Amino acid sequence: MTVHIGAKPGDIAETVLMPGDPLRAKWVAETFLENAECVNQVRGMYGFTGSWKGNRVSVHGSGMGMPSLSIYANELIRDYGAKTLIRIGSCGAMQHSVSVRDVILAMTASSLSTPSRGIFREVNFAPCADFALLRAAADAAARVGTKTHVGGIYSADVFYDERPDLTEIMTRHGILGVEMEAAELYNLAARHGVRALAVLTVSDHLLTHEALPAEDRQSSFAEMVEIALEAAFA
Ligand SMILES: O=P(O)(O)O[C@H]1O[C@H](CO)[C@@H](O)[C@H]1O
Ligand SMILES: O=c1cc[nH]c(=O)[nH]1
Repeated sequence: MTVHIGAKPGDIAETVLMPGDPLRAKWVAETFLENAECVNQVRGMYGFTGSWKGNRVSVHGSGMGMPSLSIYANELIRDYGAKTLIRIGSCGAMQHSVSVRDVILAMTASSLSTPSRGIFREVNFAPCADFALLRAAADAAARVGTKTHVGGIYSADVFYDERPDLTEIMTRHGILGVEMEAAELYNLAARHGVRALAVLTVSDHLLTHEALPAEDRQSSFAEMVEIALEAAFA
């Protein structure tokens, strides 16, 4: 057990899918995994372990924002031995070429700041995905048939952003979408020598203001989960 995760040693698989929403973790466990058991519910941050096509896998919520993800990813890696962490999240589109329900594979994650800022100080470290996972996810996405984009995303610290100029700058530099966790996940993966990828479904559009309801964000992003599972065990 750790401060934030009630699982016993060995309860967590080496491969962990990490949605922000703990109820998305429950939906993934119930929908995709066989023999899924709840291994954590401290603070309502559900974690489950089961199997997918004979492979042992866990799905654990990260909460919203990099400080929250950092707590869970640190404990999953350092205390439970997680080796492959795939964020399965929602994001807002920042390009007209990207539509709601499209999938984005985050090759890089820009940010204003991350919890690792204190370590990097003056260095502008470039957080990036594990290449083998990224390539496997792109292959899986082609098989699944979902419209998928591969490129840079932006990990923001706030959902309600008072800086429209930042959206404009990101859009002008080709950033595909905005979410709130991937940059720190990639930093932690680099620090601990493990693999990470963020597979994101577009839940809303910053340019057209289209948006999906909360229920869809919780329990309808099946293609994203399939892509993440196939990539993890490719
Ligand atoms: O749907 P999840 O995975 O939580 O991801 C996105 O949704 C939350 C904001 O609504 C943030 O966590 C953001 O990164
Ligand atoms: O962090 C997020 C997630 C979805 N949509 C956004 O605009 N931001």
